[in-house]
Amino acid sequence: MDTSVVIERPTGSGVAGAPPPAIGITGLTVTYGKVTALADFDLQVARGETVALLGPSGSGKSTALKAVAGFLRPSAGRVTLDGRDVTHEPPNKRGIGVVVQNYALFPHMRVADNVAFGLRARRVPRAETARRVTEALDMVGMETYGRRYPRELSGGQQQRVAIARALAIRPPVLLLDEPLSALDATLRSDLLGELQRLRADLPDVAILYVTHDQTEALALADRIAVMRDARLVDIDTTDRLYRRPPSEFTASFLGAANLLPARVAGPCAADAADARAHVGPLTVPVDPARAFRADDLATLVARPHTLTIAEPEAPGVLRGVLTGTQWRGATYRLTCVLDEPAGTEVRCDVATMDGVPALGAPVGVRLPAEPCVLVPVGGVA
Ligand SMILES: Nc1ncnc2c1ncn2[C@@H]1O[C@H](COP(=O)(O)OP(=O)(O)OP(=O)(O)O)[C@@H](O)[C@H]1O
Repeated sequence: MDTSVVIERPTGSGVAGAPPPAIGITGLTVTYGKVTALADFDLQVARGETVALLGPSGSGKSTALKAVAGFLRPSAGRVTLDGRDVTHEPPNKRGIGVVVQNYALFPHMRVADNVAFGLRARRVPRAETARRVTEALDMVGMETYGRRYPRELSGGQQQRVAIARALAIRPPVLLLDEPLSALDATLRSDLLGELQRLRADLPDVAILYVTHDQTEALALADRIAVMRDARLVDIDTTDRLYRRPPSEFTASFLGAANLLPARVAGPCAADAADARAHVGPLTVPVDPARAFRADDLATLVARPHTLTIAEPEAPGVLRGVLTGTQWRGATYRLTCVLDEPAGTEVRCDVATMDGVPALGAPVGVRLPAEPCVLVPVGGVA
C-alpha cells in the first residue's frame, strides 16, 4: 500500500470561511530553456488590494505577471482567480485587464475603437459597448479623445487609453506592467496621481503592479512583494516594509538606507522591545527583524532623513568627518565617514546647512531616538 502523504499547499486565503483571493499564485515556476525566470513563487492578492511586484531588472516580475495573464505556460505551480484554477486557460478566458509599458494600442483604430476592442470580442451589445467606452475614457480623463488615432496622442494620453481599454471589460483583476516607464518624469508623476485616483474609483478590483520604481510602489501599493533572482524575497504592507525592512536588500531597494555594522548586545527574539546592539562606540536600542544571539554581527538600518548632525564631541553621537554635501531641492544630503565603525559612510538628509561644518571637518551623527531596525548581515548585491 502506498503510505506516502501528499501535502497540498493551500490555494485559498488560508482562513476557514474567508473568500478565496482574487489572485492566487502557488509554487509558480517558469523556465526559459536553462534560465529559471520565476522559482516557486507564491502570492495572494485580495479583492480590492493593490500589490506591487518590485525588484531589479531581470528579477522575474514581468514573468510572474505574464503567467497570471496567461501569456506563458508555467513549468510548475498554479494560478487561481477568485478560487478558480486558470493555470491552463488561455488569456482571453481569464477576464483580466492588462496594461503593458509601451501602450500596445492598435495604431489603425481610433481611441474609442481601441477601448471597445475587448467588449466587441466578448460580443457585448452595441449600446452597452458605447456606454462602457465612454465610462472607461471618462475614468482616465480622455472622454473627448474618442475619435483620435493613437498617433495623435502624447505618450501619457496613449497610456491612459491603454488603461481605459483594460478597464472597459470591467475586470475583477488588473495587471499593470511598468505602465509609467515609457513616460518622462513629469508625465509619470501626473499619471501616478491619476492611478491613485483610479484606485479609489475601483474599490473591488485586485491590482498587481509590476515596477522597478520604488516611488510608484510606495505611492500605490497596499503591499509590496520584493523580488530578486526569480524569487520573492520579502513581502509586507508598504508602510511596514519601508519602516521596518527585514533584509539589507529590501532596505536599500526601497529607499535610501544607511547600513551600519553592528554587534548584538544580548540574545533577543524578533521584535523584542528591549534589544540593544553596539554600533561603533555606542550601545543603542534596536528593533530586531529576527532573533539574534549575543555578539552576532548584524546591520543597523537608518534612513538618511532620520539621522541628525551634532557637535562631534556631543554625547551619544557617532564621530566622523564630513566628506560631501549635495543640494537636492528640499533637503541637503550630507555624506560623513565615521571614525567607528571605521570607514563606514553614512548619508544624512538635513533641511538646512545651519550648523553643518565645513567639508573635511569633524562632525557628530546622531541616530534617531526611535530604535532602528536590525537585520542580518549580507544580501545587498
Ligand atoms: N522570452 C524569454 N526568453 C529567455 N529568457 C527570458 C525571456 N523572458 C525573460 N527572460 C529571462 O527571465 C528573467 C526574468 O525576466 P523578467 O522579464 O521577468 O524580469 P523583470 O524583473 O520583469 O525585468 P525588467 O524590470 O527588466 O522588465 C531574466 O533573466 C530574463 O532575461
